[in-house]
Amino acid sequence: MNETVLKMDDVDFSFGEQKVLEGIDLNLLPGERMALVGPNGSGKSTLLKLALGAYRPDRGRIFLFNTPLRQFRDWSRIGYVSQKANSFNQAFPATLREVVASGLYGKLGLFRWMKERDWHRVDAVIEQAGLAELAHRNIGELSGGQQQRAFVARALVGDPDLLVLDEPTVGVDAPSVDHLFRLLADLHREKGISLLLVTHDIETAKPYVDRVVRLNRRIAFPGNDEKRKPMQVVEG
Ligand SMILES: Nc1ncnc2c1ncn2[C@@H]1O[C@H](COP(=O)(O)OP(=O)(O)OP(=O)(O)O)[C@@H](O)[C@H]1O
Repeated sequence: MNETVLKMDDVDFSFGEQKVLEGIDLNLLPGERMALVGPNGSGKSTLLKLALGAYRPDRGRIFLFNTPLRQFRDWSRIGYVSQKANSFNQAFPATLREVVASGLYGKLGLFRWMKERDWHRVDAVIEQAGLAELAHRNIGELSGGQQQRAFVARALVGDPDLLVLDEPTVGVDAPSVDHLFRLLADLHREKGISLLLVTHDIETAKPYVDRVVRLNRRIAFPGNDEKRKPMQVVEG
């Protein structure tokens, strides 16, 4: 089997009686950038959470990096920024640098000391996210857009192969959105990172993804054909 970053095979999922996803087949390939769009309540966030093992499907199979989800342990290969990443207690007493460093705990273990090279990595990602001047500021003092980028930096600090972002542009000012997408483009070019992105803002995201998949409980438009072009974008 060729490597797939994420594979969903005929997946169904319900919350109680409510069927939220039905017959989902999805393949995300190494280095591919996929945007998932669809109306409110169409199951986009649920699909991400299923992919990350937060819920168990009622039916079907899910693989991460060709490993069945239930056996998958290599979570440091995945960075995730949730929809509500920046709706935390704004008085939370941590600097931006500490928040970004916390993205390494999964790799290092919570009680292992950060080494100098770990802090170098933290600072490099902060720099790449355009936040160097704010590194020592409390996270709660930053703007919504800056916080969003801080959480993306935290997701990136462990050098993941897949970055999963749920609505990264909601409540974020235009320059920060712009900066975020340029950062994602750089990462893709430099490291071939794969991207799975849920967004309402398809116009902004479109130039930065290879495929747009429309979801409405089922996949309404898979966004690929037999001859997938590198920058194929499907409108509809
Ligand atoms: N924890 C939950 N318990 C019960 N129902 C839920 C839960 N989370 C989501 N739902 C329901 O599942 C459906 C899909 O929700 P989901 O959040 O995946 O949609 P979405 O496409 O991400 O929506 P939005 O664009 O509004 O964020 C909705 O009807 C929602 O109310």
